[in-house]
Amino acid sequence: DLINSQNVNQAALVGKNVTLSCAMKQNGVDILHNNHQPKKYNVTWKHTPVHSQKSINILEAEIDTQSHPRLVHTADGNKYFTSAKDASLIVLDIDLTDAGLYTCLVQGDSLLKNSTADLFVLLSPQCHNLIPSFTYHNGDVNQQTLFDCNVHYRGNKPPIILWKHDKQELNTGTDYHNNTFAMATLSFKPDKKYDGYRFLCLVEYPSAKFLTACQTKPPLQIYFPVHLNKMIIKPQADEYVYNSGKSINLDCQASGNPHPKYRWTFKPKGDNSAETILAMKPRYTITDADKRNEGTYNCTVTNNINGTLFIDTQTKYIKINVKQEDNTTPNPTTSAGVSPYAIGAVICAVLAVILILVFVILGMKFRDQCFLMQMRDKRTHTRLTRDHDENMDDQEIELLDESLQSSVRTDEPQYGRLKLYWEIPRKDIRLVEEIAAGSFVEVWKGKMKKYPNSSEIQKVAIKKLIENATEQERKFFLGEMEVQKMLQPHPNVILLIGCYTFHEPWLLMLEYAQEGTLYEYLQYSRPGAQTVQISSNSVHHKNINSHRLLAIAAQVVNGLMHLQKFKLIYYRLKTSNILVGRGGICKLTGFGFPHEITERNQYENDTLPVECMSPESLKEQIYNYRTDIWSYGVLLWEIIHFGLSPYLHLEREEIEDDILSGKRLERPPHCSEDLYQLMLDCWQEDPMKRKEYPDILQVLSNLAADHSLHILLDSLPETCKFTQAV
Ligand SMILES: Nc1ncnc2c1ncn2[C@@H]1O[C@H](COP(=O)(O)OP(=O)(O)OP(=O)(O)O)[C@@H](O)[C@H]1O
Ligand SMILES: [Mg+2]
Repeated sequence: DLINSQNVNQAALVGKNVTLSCAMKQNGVDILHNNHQPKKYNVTWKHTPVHSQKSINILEAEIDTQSHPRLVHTADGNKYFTSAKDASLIVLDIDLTDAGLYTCLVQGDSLLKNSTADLFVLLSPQCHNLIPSFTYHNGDVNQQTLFDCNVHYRGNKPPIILWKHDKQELNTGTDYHNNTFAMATLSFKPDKKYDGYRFLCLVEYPSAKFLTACQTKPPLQIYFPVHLNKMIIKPQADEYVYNSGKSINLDCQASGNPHPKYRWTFKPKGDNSAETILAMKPRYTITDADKRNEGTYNCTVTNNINGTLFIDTQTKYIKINVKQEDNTTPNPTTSAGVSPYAIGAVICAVLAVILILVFVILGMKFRDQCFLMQMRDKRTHTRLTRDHDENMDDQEIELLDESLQSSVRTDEPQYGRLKLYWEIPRKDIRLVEEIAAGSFVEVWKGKMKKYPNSSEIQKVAIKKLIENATEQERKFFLGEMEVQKMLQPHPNVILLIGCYTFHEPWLLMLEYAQEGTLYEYLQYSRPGAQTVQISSNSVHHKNINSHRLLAIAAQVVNGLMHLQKFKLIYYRLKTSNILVGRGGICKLTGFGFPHEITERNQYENDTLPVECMSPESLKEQIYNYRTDIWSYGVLLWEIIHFGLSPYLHLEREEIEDDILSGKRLERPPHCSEDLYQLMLDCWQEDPMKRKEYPDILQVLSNLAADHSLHILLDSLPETCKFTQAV
């Protein structure tokens, strides 16, 4: 029988092996393989190269379908093989000249078979992000981006080249040269939102339904001039007036590509000519402020686009109020040049001598035993009735922080029931170093005794209520403390160790999170980062991989589930408000009952992080665990971007508009559809439809099985990668 010839087409990259089937099917049955009768055939394979009329015999073999499948090779011993099983042709290590038609001829007792296969061979397509062209207009950059995608090929038909972004096809034409080279150019005005996106180039060979994709490298770079978004000064103070002795954090937040460079400068009060450079990074901290720190602080940010420098700048005047004692203590010498300490010492010595004399005389005069007994009893009595703690604490406060003596508060807080347990004597607490400033707290690294009267010391974080806190802020502070007291410990929630509220300043002792905030932790460990400078210590951080990112996301859900059990919600769920302890364990901090969080957000309305807020929080100031789920979706986005916040280039109003109009953040190029779906499930408009925490946890653990397919770190937007030491 002569079996109808069939075309079986293939396409392959140079260097690969291909198998060309002899397609011996009759009425859908593979006649060579499925026939149980022992049969012997002769097979001949011929090759007709592209643009050639001549065919060459490349393989001849006798095959026995009942023998064990084995490879038979003839002719060029290293290149062509046929399978004893089905007479298919295996071509090893193909190159461009292997393209063309392959014909298979099978001859048996009653069989004559002839089929052809068309082989298309190509070199891996290459994509290039060509140097963009720039024009400048009104201080803005007009950038035209150009990509090319080209392919060297051989085949009886030319390939088609397509550019795609996500599922969208982008219009381009393809140029062909000598039937061996094709190129498609894509030119467009890029939009900021495309930054870091993958533009795919697909080479399609029509008859073979063959597809290859190449991702542009480097990713699309969209340059835009630097913009100083905001300057944040913390702690907040009316008119930027601060008391001396304070630590003040100045933060400058800018956007731009290339990455902005920062410069903080300072002009002291009344001397505009003397400008000093303070720092070349986004944050500058004034520690222990004094009158010399009063003046104009300026943050200048710059970036350079193709040789053109863009600048943005902002200034703030900071006033320092010097306290009375600051004026008197520094150089205590009298006009005559004699130190008042010396005078004081002389007076004390004289008084002491007089006292001794008085005692000696009294002793001689009142030798009566009974009188002395009475005296002793009286003294003991007074000592016992005095509040021991207060006495000790006063001394301790004096020892640790002299400025606090004046503001001793006498009305005790209303936390009687547990107070005896949680309260820690002030003498057992030491404030060591101020590490951060919250809205109305100073955060200190500290030490405290582990148990009363023990010599064991533990490291703690101490939140200290600021000196001039408002009534409302006191309430928030105590509220946070009260909530912490009732909460059962959980590994993903920061642990309350104790508090001190006998006198102001009130203190809250918490488990110390040594890796800082999750934002800092992710930033230090982002791809490319190795060593970072924290204060004067060099700290090495391991780079985080995709599995770790998912584990972090899961730890946060664990903590949130624990809070939910106690009907608590989070205060501003963001990477900058989550702490990381030893071993990279996430610890939640800052939560409360919904009505408390609502009140606090209303009070601190100016600093609302709109980028992570749900539509109902924005519209109606509703905060509950379902609004936390929304924020959690944004937190996921932040985690896979190593702490970067979304919408960096948008103003607050624009972000709100986006969220309220139902727009959602787009799928990041390095995020799988499944992981993105989880984010979308958190961003359901209808709060009741949002995914619940246990379900989120389930999805995360499923994704963790093939984590590297869900967070493609190789495709991480450039802006997330490490560029310079922090
Ligand atoms: N337990 C801790 N261990 C280490 N650092 C901490 C701890 N608690 C707080 N911090 C540091 O202090 C900063 C401010 O603390 P926290 O966020 O709790 O205060 P806040 O009152 O909520 O302030 P804000 O409103 O600015 O977020 C944190 O960003 C972190 O850097
Ligand atoms: Mg905070």
